[in-house]
Amino acid sequence: MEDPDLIARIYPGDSSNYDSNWLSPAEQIIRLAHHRERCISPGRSIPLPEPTPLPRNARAATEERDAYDPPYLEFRFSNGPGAQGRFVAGRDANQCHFLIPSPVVSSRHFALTFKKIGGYYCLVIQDLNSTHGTRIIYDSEGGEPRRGFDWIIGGLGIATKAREILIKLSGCPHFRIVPAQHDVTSPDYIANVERFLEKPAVTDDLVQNIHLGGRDTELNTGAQTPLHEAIQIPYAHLGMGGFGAVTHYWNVSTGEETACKRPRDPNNYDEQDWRNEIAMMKKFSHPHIVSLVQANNGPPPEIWLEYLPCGNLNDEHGKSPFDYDECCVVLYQSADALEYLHKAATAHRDIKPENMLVAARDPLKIKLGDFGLSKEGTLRTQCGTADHAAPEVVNGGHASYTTAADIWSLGCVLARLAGCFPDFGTVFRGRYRNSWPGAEWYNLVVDSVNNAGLNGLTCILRSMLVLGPDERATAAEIKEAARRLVESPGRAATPTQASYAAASQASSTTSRLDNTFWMDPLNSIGGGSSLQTMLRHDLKSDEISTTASKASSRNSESQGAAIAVENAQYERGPAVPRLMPVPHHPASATYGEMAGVANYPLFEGVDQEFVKDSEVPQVPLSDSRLAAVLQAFDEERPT
Ligand SMILES: Nc1ncnc2c1ncn2[C@@H]1O[C@H](COP(=O)(O)OP(=O)(O)OP(=O)(O)O)[C@@H](O)[C@H]1O
Repeated sequence: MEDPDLIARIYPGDSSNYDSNWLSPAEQIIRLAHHRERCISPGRSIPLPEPTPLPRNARAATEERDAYDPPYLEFRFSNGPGAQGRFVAGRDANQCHFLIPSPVVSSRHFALTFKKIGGYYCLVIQDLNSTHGTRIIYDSEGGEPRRGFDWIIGGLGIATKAREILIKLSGCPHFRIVPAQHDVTSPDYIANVERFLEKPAVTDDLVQNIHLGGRDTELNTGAQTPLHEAIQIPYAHLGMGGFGAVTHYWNVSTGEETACKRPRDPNNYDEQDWRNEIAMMKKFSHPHIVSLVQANNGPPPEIWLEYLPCGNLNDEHGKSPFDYDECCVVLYQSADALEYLHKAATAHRDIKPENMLVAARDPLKIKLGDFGLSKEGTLRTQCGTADHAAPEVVNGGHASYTTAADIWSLGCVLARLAGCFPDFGTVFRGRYRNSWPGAEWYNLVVDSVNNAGLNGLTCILRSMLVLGPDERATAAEIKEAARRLVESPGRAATPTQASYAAASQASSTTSRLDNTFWMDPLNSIGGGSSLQTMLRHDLKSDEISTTASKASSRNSESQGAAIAVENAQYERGPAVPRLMPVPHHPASATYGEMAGVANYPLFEGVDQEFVKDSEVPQVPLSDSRLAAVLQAFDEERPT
């Protein structure tokens, strides 16, 4: 149980080599009479007075080692250090609470105190500019000795999770420190720390003898100068992409957490790619783009990034699927980032869930990461990830493409989260493993989103997953549309009759066959202008319910109307949080003939196997539930 008065205990770090019959050097230090007030000795009755070190080989005489609880020193708020606000360790009995009588230890070597970091009081060890420096080892990770350096050992990050924290002073036995666990937000803890740091102690005898002052500044000539750079402790492996391996690090002095990306194979990487990624990241500063902390070109290169604790979008969605409202937020924030990039004439070129990182789930905050393929200016290279790459990218080599490629990819991401994205692996069973997908894939994607239930989100997705890049909505338009969904209380609304009609008028032929238009007019929402037209009309949930109930009363006998009501309610409510995947039914027509897209250069010279109709997966034009909803709207649609 938490002891609110306890700050830390210091144990001999070498006691495992000793037993109850012999005193280790560290134990001898802990048992010094100087520590009488702080020493607890579970195994023995009282601390011994100034023991004489025993030769190590004396252990050979011991037959069996006893289970042994070593003695320890206890540092408590109630037994505080007095006016100086820190417990001091060193060689000088007059100046130190923790006496280490060794010639290689400075008179005042290190201190145990609290420091406010990230708004919380954390327990720290400070080297007091000792001659030979101090080392703190967290579960065997630590680095070289440092002088004038701080290590967080309690309250934050790894310090609260490390199984073992050792204090190592060169040429001297080492000690294990066990900080007490406290709730750093608790008022009692804060009050205790503030008293510790400020209030002069009246009970501590040592105070009279302690010389107040800063850290020692002299460095003996000839002493090896210890290093001063930051110490980053590797904490966890975060991910492995096609190019890099990413590790989570913790800065022992600042508590800052970072993610460091290095080549998967430090002996085999494309130097230019890494330079490009670093140069790109240096240019960006946006709330929805992962920030660069520091980078070096190597070899091998390293990219230090802000750490995003929830990992990538895919992992987070796997743990707990994003609901409708969260999908709208993801869309809004990523469109915001893309608008920023595209204004700078830069394309990301690898938008996919694995490259979108989650800073927090509640409230949801995401950031775009992995700029390894991003580029400013003319874009020609076929690159990205097969199932998220835009058709014009796959058709690379024929013409340059634009930043609109990112819009397609983002549409894929959102369609995937919303459950209306075909499963590339399942559909093609490895057929495109070593090549880019063909038109059948793009048709499938467009069909899936067109056949998904109508709501504000799928309307926006239909303006993104458009084959012709010039017809796609822009990032700014998507952001604005998504903002309305995020800010509107009825985010899950379907379009109103007015917006439905507007969308019909603004139809373009870029997406699909004309003869599907009246079956599913929103299918034909082509580009940004039609999205804008649609967005001029509010997407309000109360209008859906009105429409749905009208439909219900007009067609009260019909099963279709009942489905319409159910569907509209489904679309509306937070009560059913997820979008439904598109139901496939066998009697549906296919889009295999690709009419309406035939003029698009994608289909010149690309892997032609897709054109065999027999192989084209059967995709429904529109499921019956959607048709019923549309029928309800249909009565008032202008002809
Ligand atoms: N800043 C970060 N914070 C937390 N996790 C991260 C961070 N950066 C990367 N990751 C994790 O590491 C994984 C791989 O990172 P990244 O995509 O940058 O590597 P890559 O080798 O360029 O991948 P790709 O195969 O997409 O090119 C990410 O999917 C994510 O899970």
